[in-house]
Amino acid sequence: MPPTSKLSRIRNIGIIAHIDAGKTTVSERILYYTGKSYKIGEVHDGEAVMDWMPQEQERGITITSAVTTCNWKNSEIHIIDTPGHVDFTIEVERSLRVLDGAVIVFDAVAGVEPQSETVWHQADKYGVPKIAFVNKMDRVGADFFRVIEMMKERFSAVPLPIQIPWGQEEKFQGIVDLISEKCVIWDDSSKGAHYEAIDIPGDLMPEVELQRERMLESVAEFDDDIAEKYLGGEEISQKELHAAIRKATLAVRLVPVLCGTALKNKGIQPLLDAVVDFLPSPEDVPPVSGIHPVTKEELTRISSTKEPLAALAFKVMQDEGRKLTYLRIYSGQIKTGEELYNASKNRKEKASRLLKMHANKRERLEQAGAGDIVSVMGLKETATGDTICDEAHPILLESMEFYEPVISQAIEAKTPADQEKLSLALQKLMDEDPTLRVKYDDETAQTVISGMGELHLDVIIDRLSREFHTQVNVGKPRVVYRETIRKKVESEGHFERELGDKKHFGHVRLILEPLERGAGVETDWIPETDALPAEYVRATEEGISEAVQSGVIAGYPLVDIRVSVAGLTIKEGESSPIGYKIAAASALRDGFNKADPLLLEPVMMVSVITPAEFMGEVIGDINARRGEVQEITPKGAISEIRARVPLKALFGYSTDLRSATQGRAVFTMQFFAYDQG
Ligand SMILES: Nc1nc2c(ncn2[C@@H]2O[C@H](COP(=O)(O)OP(=O)(O)OP(=O)(O)O)[C@@H](O)[C@H]2O)c(=O)[nH]1
Repeated sequence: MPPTSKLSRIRNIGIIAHIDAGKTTVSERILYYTGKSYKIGEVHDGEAVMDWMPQEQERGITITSAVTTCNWKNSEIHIIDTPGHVDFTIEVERSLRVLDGAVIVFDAVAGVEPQSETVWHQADKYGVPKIAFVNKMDRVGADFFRVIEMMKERFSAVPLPIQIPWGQEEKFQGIVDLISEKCVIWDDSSKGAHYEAIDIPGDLMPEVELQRERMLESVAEFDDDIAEKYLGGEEISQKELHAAIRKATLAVRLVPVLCGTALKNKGIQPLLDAVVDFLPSPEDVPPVSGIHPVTKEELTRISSTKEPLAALAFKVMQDEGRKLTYLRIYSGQIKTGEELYNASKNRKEKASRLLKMHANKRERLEQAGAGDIVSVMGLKETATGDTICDEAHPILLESMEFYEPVISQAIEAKTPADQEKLSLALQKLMDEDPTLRVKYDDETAQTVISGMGELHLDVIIDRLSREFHTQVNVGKPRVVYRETIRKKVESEGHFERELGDKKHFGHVRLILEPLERGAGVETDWIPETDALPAEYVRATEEGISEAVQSGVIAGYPLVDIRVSVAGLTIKEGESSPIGYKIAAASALRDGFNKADPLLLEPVMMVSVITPAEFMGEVIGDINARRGEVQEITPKGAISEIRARVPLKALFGYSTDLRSATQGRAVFTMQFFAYDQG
């Protein structure tokens, strides 16, 4: 099914997986076979092309998404390499938001691991069609069909093996393509660049026939034409099968499953074929939606260069001191040197240079259009999540969801020279990373950074030193708390002061009520605000909002609370906005103190995979950390334990778990909720 129009030949895909499943190795091989990199970089040698940040090479993990473009069979594939570590979940979400399709990589031995489950569900949340690649078929313990069974248990979409392995573990020699009914084998001497399709050996036939029948049955369930032919015993052509599988994949009903070993150079080219055959082009995805920035009218844009421009800035990064903004263009076109409009900031920006990024080199473009992912230089004000569009036809695309930080750490410049560089460096890091927060603590004269986890902050501190040559002393990581109340109260705030010959009066009455966990903050007005002077209403809201942010008990933001304004007292000639702002903040603080306040701490959902013999130790240890076991799932010789554990009790957990289980258990964690400790 050769694609025709330019747009239909574009694939914007992400490669997502559990840590260590082999995403980077798979991406490397893709770049090699599509001719973009001339040497295969091995992750274990610290040479991979995609993992270009020094920390990534040292740690052997992928931290930042790098977008890279390659060509395969007349199609242009833009790949975003996404991180597997849970501290960088935001990066995965950020990429999913702008992708049209995903390849999910599984380890043939470990199967469906907690993080692959999370990313699968994240992809479902954004309705992203997927194909699965069962990697590491060469490893001892590899079992393709067990991974398929695990997928069936965990996910609602039906996994559809369109290949089966020819041999497993050290006997893995290639794949059987169930659609073309051919075996594919690779030539080791060319590092797998050469491969050929051969006839299926006779001894494999019974298994191949059985698996092909199963594949046809699954496809028939989603496609009436195929069902009719299948039931009538008619021949189904490859073309018809491709079309039916494509349709069911795009509808997120079926997930084609392929297999191979990236490290041993087998299985990558058919994976690229499947990306082109089964994953959507920008034309196949629904129009992007947004609102008019002023009238708030709902708007959509179809993927076409003829429509007005709409693009989302999904990533901002510093590159040799210059700011690069990655844009997903949904509609319209951008030309080099053109003036663009940032609808989120209501600012004009100039695209001084347009670039198509490869993992470690770049190609200059004169223009880019709908469906493209490009990087732009010259957008000074644009931050992650902003919409870039045509000023005459403005649109605000739905912004991305960001997570609240859970860990903070005090940092202090080592020398006065470092102090000078620190705030600028932190500002640049914040432009890139919306999950990083920075606050200056007046009392201790320290800067406090907060983020998604210990590793996140470690990487930030490391980058300060390496990229910004700013050395800092660091304090201990601390969890970030929230404050809330347990009782409904009424309170009032009164302010009266004379400044020069002007009086500043304000009087605000509030009602504070506790809300359920996770509800956030709600503000209500009991009197009609139309009947009150708008500037006093605004000032009252500002006062409430500032007090909510700066906290009452220990300076942490307030959550799960409803603040209702019961009334403002107005004194002609004396009332002033400052008066209401200060009165509102003091009413809130006063009420909060009377409302039985308490601190909430971040609680994480921890998932531990452990061999059965260490179950007792692992559970005992979770209990000792004030954790609550939610679920235990046996998976053969191993078990998965899911538990809610306060983050504070998890410092040093990875070292403790390793020593308690001789390094055989692994864990991942994710923010679950703010709750009572
Ligand atoms: N035996 C075997 N090992 C593999 C295969 N593919 C990758 N590996 C190894 O598995 C390890 C992890 O591979 P990566 O490609 O770094 O995995 P990743 O998923 O990108 O990991 P992060 O970037 O840290 O999330 C490396 O040591 C690879 O050499 C494979 O097909 N077979």
